[in-house]
Amino acid sequence: MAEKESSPSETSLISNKEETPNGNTFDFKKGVKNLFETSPYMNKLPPEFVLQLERNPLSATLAEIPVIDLSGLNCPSEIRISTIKAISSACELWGFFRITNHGIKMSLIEEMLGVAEEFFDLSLAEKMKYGSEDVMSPVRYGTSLNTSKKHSLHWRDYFRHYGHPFQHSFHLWPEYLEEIWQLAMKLGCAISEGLGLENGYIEKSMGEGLQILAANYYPPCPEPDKTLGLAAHSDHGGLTILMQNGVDGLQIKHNGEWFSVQHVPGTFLVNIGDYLEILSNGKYKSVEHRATVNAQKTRISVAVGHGPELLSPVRPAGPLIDERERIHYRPITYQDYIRLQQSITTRGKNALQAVLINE
Ligand SMILES: O=C(O)CCC(=O)C(=O)O
Ligand SMILES: [Fe+2]
Repeated sequence: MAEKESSPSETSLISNKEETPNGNTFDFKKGVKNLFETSPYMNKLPPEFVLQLERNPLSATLAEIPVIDLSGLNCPSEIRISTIKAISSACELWGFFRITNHGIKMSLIEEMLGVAEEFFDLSLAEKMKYGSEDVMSPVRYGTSLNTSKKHSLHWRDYFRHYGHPFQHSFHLWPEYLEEIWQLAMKLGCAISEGLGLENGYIEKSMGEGLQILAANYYPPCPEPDKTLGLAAHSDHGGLTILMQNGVDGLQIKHNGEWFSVQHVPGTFLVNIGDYLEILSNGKYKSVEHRATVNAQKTRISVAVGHGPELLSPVRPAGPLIDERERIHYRPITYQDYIRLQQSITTRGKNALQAVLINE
């Protein structure tokens, strides 16, 4: 059963300014970095952030996730085939894996983390210039999940930015987005082959599609066992490529239980999102994941998602469906799917459930 993470206050009105237990008022739309910096002696979590969690999220066991050496994809056919098999089994059993020898330099990863940190260190007024409640805005700064909806708050500020194919702003970023794009295409190609689709099927649909970078900022949190940085969710795209600064906090749901995932510097974590679950007609399942916070250190993560073009329909791949195979998902445009997912503040896999065709 999915863990319930919504608190009763989810349905109650949260005004912009709230009284904290210390008698302070805070404007939650200014974000948690601002709250942390302006309340240095805060030792209790403001009640708006308290989530009803079944278990202490910090007590999860460490997951032993599959590790894929991507250099195998450039090798002679036998090694290439076994690498594709390893990717396909990681997608089927976990929806989540770590990649090594991916070809992206550590200096570029560090540069990207540095740029993300610089952004969050800008003055609030500077950051607020990018504030938007429009979930489709190509550039968006915000906090928690979706502040245009009433929900319990999450201990996170974020900055989202469309990458490919919106090349107009590429020059503002390190080459990171371009290199991650190439990596996603390589993985998409291997996944197509693993699914038995024509060579490059996924690469083609994502190749014309949308890349979204999400930089997440989780400052130290009083009472980190009572809240989350990011609620349990699956990503709306096909493939997400994730990295972080040296501070762990990611958890994934595997066989109904939450596991922590350790990050190994220089590697990336890859997860299957809803688009690939739908495209594979449920053979691969998007993985639910969430972010915990801690009392000591700021955590920064950078997730880059890859999906199809905004107006293209999301549906199971035709070549995977024969007369005997039932279609498990209703078609929907990617844009409508993103809107649907972002409007659900209890997240989990609820958006996917909404397009699932019941027996
Ligand atoms: O912070 C993390 O590790 C997870 C981030 C994430 O899941 C997202 O941005 O979609
Ligand atoms: Fe995610």
